[in-house]
Amino acid sequence: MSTARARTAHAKAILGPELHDQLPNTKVLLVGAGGIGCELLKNIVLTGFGKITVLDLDTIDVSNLNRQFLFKKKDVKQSKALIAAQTAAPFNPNVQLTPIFGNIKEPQYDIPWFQSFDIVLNALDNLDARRHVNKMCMAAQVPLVESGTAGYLGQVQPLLKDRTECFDCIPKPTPKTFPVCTIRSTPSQPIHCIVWSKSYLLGQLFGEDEDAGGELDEAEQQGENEQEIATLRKEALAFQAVRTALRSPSEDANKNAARMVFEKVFNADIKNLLIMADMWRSRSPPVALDFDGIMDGTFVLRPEKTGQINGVDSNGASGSGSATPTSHANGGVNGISNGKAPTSPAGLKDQKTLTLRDSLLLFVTSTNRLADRLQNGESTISFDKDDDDTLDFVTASSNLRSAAYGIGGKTRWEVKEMAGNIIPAIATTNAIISGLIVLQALHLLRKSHNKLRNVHLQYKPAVPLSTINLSPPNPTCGICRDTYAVVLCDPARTCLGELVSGILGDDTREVSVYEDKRVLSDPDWDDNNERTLESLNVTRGKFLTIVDEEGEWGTIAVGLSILPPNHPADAPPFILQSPLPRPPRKAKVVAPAPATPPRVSLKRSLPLDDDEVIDIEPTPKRVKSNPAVKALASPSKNRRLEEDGLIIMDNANDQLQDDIIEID
Ligand SMILES: Nc1ncnc2c1ncn2[C@@H]1O[C@H](COP(=O)(O)OP(=O)(O)OP(=O)(O)O)[C@@H](O)[C@H]1O
Ligand SMILES: [Zn+2]
Repeated sequence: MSTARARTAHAKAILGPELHDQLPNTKVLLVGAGGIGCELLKNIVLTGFGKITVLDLDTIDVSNLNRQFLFKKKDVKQSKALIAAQTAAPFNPNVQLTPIFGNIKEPQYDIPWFQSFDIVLNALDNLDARRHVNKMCMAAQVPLVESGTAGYLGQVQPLLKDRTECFDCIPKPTPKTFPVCTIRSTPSQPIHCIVWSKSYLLGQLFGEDEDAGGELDEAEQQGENEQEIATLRKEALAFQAVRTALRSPSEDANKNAARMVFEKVFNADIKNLLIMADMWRSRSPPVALDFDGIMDGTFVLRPEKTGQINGVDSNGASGSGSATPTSHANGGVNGISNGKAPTSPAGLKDQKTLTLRDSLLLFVTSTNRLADRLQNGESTISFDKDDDDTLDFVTASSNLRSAAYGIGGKTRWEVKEMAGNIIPAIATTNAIISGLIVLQALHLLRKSHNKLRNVHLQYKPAVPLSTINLSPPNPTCGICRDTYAVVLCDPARTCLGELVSGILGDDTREVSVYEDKRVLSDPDWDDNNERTLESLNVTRGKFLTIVDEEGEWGTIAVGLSILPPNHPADAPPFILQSPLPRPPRKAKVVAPAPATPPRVSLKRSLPLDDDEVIDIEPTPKRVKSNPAVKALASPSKNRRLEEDGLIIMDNANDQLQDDIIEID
């Protein structure tokens, strides 16, 4: 028997003739062609899925090649989706592969587009895209298999509207957070300095220009602490000067901008902090760094003597804040050495311990490289662990800050791991998870709903796999409990008011209308009703959310799509679905039962699941708390920090358990 026929024969025996014959016409969307995506694409092509669309926004990086086996070195910088499709197509001569080099969040991937698939498989690496696909699949009523891996751990979760929990039914654990005051003025661990550098300094210098003045005016009007606002204003002005210097071509070959940044953040700012003597009563004061002294080897961070507190000599910083320079240039503090650095046995550049001077040199060169990029037209630069310039900058500036605060330094390799939050990707984990994704996808396609399971790959050699029976949707979920509808419309000709009235029909309830978090109208405010959707920036791919004012009825979420090409020009500018969406009356929410840990049944269920794993009861349902609208204490800086997984807290007493800062 030929290989191809043998493969078909096995697949037919395993799948059964019915499902086997269904697969060639099954339309699959695979989102992500990275570590899991490559394995999964190979699996679904070989299983016999016949119509596969694979979408990925990224290009191939050298660092992907160790596990994303559909790519070769010659493919670096090319679209992942395109190359993955090219490589996998010959695995099954009958497969129809459609690669898309794009972001799944783009507006053309709207509800009708999602509805054109029989099943969606996620192979993503970030929460934001996962939540987006989850919402689109709930809106389009298309089954989704969600997955993820982290080192040796992995998870597969089948999601089906109205039948199972959706990805958003249970709030995801908040990423590890740090009090902002720790990040800003009292770091005590290398990770604090890395987060400061990655999330604060890099953004301040190379990120979007924020109208700090406007925000501060607003804060002042709201009666916030005047003195603090004055300090922030001064800081904003100083940063503005540095930002301008970074964006202006310099006559000076030595590029003054890098030095300006250094003098501000590693000297002047530290001296300002040292003035606040109270702050340093119970903790070691930082040391202001001296650019020329470090360069010529005369600067000593802290003179070596006994009686040091946490590696910082209590005399190390005088009242004026400057360190005492001496001629001894190699007194190391906690892994940061002033003099010659020991290299790792392997002598790899990335694993080299940086001296203070190394860090300063790296700081100057990386700042200059980033400044050149701004001057060559890049408008903003944000952190990417695979972007050498930003990684060098974060390595150098976090090590300089660590040195100033008497904290141990980190190598470039370690910074990459910590800032990029990398838990090493393990090809075997991806392969196992991809196999499990196919099993769950087959259950969904067969509609064997009683066989669906959340599957966990865990670090327990005796029981590497466990399954959890699926829970029903959380009745308070803000995503899968909405009643979805699609409107095909021309946003340039459709007014908000007429569309909402059209959707409500003879339903005369009082409602508020939102787009994302923006209120567009409410019962006492109808100013936007005559405005077109386009003028309100409500266009294809977005959702209008219609919320019952009394909170008695469910929410209607209306996804916008475009009119069919043959829609007559003189016909109404929108087409409503029929029948109109009618949300259910909301059930009263009963107080949640206290959450108990999942119970592991050590007895194998008989007969065994066909996945041969142990069943775990679902965790008792936690009711999602009302998403309270959080007042932003200090607007967009907080927003950016929060986007980076930081939450503004009031005190600095929280202890960190480890160095991992966030896990998707
Ligand atoms: N919004 C999105 N639209 C399309 N593809 C996305 C989106 N977000 C992430 N992806 C893709 O999902 C894939 C996830 O794969 P993986 O976790 O292996 O990440 P990676 O970037 O290839 O590797 P690593 O992060 O470990 O360096 C990536 O190829 C990424 O480009
Ligand atoms: Zn849900």
